[in-house]
Amino acid sequence: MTLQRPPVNSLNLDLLKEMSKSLDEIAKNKSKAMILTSASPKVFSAGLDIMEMYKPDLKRVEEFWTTLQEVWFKLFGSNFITAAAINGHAPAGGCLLAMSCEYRVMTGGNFSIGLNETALGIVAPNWFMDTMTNTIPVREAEYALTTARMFNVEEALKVGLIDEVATDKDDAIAKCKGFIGKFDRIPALARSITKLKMRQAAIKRLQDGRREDLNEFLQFVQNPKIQKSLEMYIQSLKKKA
Ligand SMILES: CCCC/C=C\CC(=O)SCCNC(=O)CCNC(=O)[C@H](O)C(C)(C)COP(=O)(O)OP(=O)(O)OC[C@H]1O[C@@H](n2cnc3c(N)ncnc32)[C@H](O)[C@@H]1OP(=O)(O)O
Repeated sequence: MTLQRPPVNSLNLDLLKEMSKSLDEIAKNKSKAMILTSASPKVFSAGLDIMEMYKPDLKRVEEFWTTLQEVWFKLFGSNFITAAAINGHAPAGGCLLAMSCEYRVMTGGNFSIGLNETALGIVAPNWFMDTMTNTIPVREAEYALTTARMFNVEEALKVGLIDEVATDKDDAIAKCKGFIGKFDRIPALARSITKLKMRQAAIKRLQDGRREDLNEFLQFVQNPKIQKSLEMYIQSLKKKA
């Protein structure tokens, strides 16, 4: 699955809906595995589209968040094997997508990956945190989340946020295929049940608290202080250009 929403694959409602549909198709056609990557040469995904959260239409922003939750359920809780070929920056929601896969290969270069929410004055939802603690040790996750740490490729490898470094996108995809090939001699049902049991607690936590999580997000986007910070953040991104 190749993300292709220039310039930075920010996750807006339309892209999330497309991802949700594609994940359904992959599950339905009984594919063995999926590799998630990006068509951009330098950005895997810039995370959530900030414009979806800035001065939002309430009905749309509710659908936006619900669709993000659905994409996470379908990716994090998939039966099929998932790997991410991270060929560029992966901040925030981009990191969430990568961590929701079972294996991550990142191309070397001046790229960064991590959950930077606290730097924007945002508390990452529990399921973002759960996804991170499913990937790196709890102590490292707490430190990274509280400090909004963006890891460079070497740091990400050292902490286990990524599993391998690749020379380029083709190499990243080849390495993801190498991971998928490890399951050739493992019975598929035993593999998928094991994966889902390992992920069950995090999945159940969001299933049980899905409405509450949505309400928290809706309150968050309607808070004038948050709107002001989003406005300043958008300006800072634009000034950079
Ligand atoms: C309770 C709520 C919890 C959920 C909260 C947060 C989860 C999130 O995912 S919030 C999004 C966080 N993402 C970021 O902070 C990343 C911001 N972007 C960047 O750091 C850089 O764009 C990036 C390193 C990804 C790529 O750098 P460049 O290749 O140099 O691109 P530009 O910075 O020049 O960006 C091009 C263009 O895209 C716009 N942009 C970038 N990111 C976003 C985004 N997340 N949403 C919307 N738009 C984005 C940027 O403003 C530029 O726009 P123009 O100036 O109009 O071209």
